[in-house]
Amino acid sequence: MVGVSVPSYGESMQIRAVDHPLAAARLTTLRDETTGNAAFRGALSDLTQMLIYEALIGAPVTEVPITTPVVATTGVKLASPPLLVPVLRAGLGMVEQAHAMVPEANVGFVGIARNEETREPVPYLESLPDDLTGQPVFVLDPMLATGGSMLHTIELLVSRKATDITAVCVVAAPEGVAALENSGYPVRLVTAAIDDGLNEVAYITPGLGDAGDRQFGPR
Ligand SMILES: O=P(O)(O)OC[C@H]1O[C@H](OP(=O)(O)OP(=O)(O)O)[C@H](O)[C@@H]1O
Ligand SMILES: O=c1cc[nH]c(=O)[nH]1
Ligand SMILES: [Mg+2]
Repeated sequence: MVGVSVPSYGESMQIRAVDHPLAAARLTTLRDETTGNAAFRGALSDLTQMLIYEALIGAPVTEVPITTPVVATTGVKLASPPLLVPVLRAGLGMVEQAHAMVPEANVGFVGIARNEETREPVPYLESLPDDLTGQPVFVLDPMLATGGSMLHTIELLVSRKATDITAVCVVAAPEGVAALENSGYPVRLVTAAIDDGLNEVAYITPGLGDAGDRQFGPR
């Protein structure tokens, strides 16, 4: 399975898919093992722009009075800009572009490294506002594999009273999608692809490899 393809998940969880030739082309660059670190970061940034655009379709806006060089009129701004939360390391490659799209957004940080033997998420950094009541949150992580890292992040957000969470991921595995759905947490998913599944070491297949290593080198 290559490109943008979303089967019929999401009966209980809202899933939005970026379905565009440019998204499919950037995703192809990310999947290609011959793509170097710099080109990988560039394609991830481009694709993040499309994912954020998709994630904000239908977002509430507030009217603002403005004056053009010609006449007074009315424009809009986001009523409630999302808190952007990149999950380090791999999510770092999404936050600059997401912030460029929503410059008025605040940014929180979560650091998690999956233990590649147990597959359990190992948290090492948490920098979030104490109270997220009424605050939409976009979690930025290119990979949703088992879903363990995303669920840990969502638990941090829910414990701070977040009730409007969007997981913004480049590639999702059906196992990770199911984990989010079964969690019952107030989360929706915006992604560019739902892939075939996980391999024997819980990497997404066909996937794109280790999204952190492909941007920054091995840890
Ligand atoms: O759904 P899961 O099974 O939890 O796997 C997904 C996680 O794995 C990757 O991070 P990784 O742990 O490799 O850390 P890194 O970003 O520092 O490379 C990825 O960016 C997710 O955070
Ligand atoms: O395929 C995968 C799974 C977990 N983390 C990654 O970076 N890639
Ligand atoms: Mg990694």
